[in-house]
Amino acid sequence: MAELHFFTGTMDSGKSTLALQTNHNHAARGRVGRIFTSNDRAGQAQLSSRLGLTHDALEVTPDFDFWRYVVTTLTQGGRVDYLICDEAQFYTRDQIDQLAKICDELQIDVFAFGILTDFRTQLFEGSSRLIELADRVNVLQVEALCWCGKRATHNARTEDGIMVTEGEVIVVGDVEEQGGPPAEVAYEVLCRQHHRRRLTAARAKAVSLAPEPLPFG
Ligand SMILES: Nc1ncnc2c1ncn2[C@@H]1O[C@H](COP(=O)(O)OP(=O)(O)O)[C@@H](O)[C@H]1O
Ligand SMILES: Cc1cn([C@H]2C[C@H](O)[C@@H](COP(=O)(O)O)O2)c(=O)[nH]c1=O
Repeated sequence: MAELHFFTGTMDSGKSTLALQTNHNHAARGRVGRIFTSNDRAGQAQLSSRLGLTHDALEVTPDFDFWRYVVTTLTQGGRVDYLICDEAQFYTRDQIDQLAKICDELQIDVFAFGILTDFRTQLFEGSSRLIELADRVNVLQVEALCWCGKRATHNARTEDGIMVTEGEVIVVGDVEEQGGPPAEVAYEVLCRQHHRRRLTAARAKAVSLAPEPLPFG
């Protein structure tokens, strides 16, 4: 029986790497797949991992119809055994419904990868529907860490180094190198407590370096 798998984790937890490894392992056994992504940092129609691997992919735009694409491919004599779907948080609810239908009606395995929540801690549309429909939800084993050493569970967005909680939901970007100059828009993974307190690594450092206040007015 084909299954709809959802692999999730914070940014920088190895999802795209696992997507490429999954594709490699299935292709190595002669299975034929298709790779999809949406708004990858490396550009349109690319699936890229921070470990340096990149693969051509089909770009998923909001009007893309997975069901139509797969049925057309099959009726034209093409073969499709599995789908790799990266950055699935950006897919629409309808597109996730199409993936479930492909799995059930055409017996094609679907491996979807994406972050759960946005910089405001709210579920992305695609991820929320995947949680509702997936046969298996897997949390990535490699844990990204907050600056305090705890497991990172949330994705923070910074603008010029300051954490923000308002703005456009989709802004393509990367986690920032520690110690480098602040980027216009960047992301940082944090534990819930530090996300709640808006305490990024830079702010924690600034606070710890601040002189102790004098004990009198
Ligand atoms: N220089 C490196 N050496 C070893 N591992 C690395 C290096 N750079 C990145 N990684 C690994 O790659 C992971 C990020 O992989 P990636 O697939 O791009 O993540 P995601 O798709 O979840 O954002 C990091 O958590 C880390 O484990
Ligand atoms: C939290 C958050 C993230 N994004 C973007 C930033 C990146 O381009 C991707 C996540 O990619 P990764 O492979 O998991 O590192 O999503 C966004 O647009 N909005 C957000 O709130």
